[in-house]
Amino acid sequence: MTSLEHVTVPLQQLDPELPPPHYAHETDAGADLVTSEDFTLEPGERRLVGTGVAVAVPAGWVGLVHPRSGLAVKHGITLVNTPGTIDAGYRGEIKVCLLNTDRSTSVSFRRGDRIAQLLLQPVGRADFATVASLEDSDRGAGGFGSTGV
Ligand SMILES: O=c1ccn([C@H]2C[C@H](O)[C@@H](COP(=O)(O)OP(=O)(O)OP(=O)(O)O)O2)c(=O)[nH]1
Ligand SMILES: [Mg+2]
Repeated sequence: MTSLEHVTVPLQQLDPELPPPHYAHETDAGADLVTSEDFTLEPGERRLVGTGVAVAVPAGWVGLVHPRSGLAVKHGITLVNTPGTIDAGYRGEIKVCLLNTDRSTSVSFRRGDRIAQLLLQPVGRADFATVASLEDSDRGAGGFGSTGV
């Protein structure tokens, strides 16, 4: 079995009574993030929610905040900006912009409930090189369903 790439991520618990990000299973990609507050989202409502943690993502990596599929399927909860980007230089609290997409039912959360998940991924940095025209390719400018539905 291939082993997972590990990276040390310094973590500050801004709200020490809350559990730190936690991987539910050994090989999960995402570590669950919790809400630091109780709140209710009315149908169509969005809210920026604190998670009680701050991290120092190492240079060359990015933190990505993804929705949880269970909340999506059962309650219509997603993130407005999915996935959220946690830059390597960011030292503030990780916050999650939740959205209730359900048209008729409100959803309540209690402090400590899992609301999203944090993934760590390596990233490259583009050195943009301006050119007059781009090299031809098989796809060319085709996109947005050009290969059929
Ligand atoms: O879901 C998110 C998205 C972002 N952030 C924090 C970390 C990130 O490094 C910073 C800026 O995010 P982004 O670049 O996506 O937002 P922006 O609107 O471009 O703000 P800025 O002008 O500060 O870059 O906000 C979060 O805590 N949660
Ligand atoms: Mg930005």
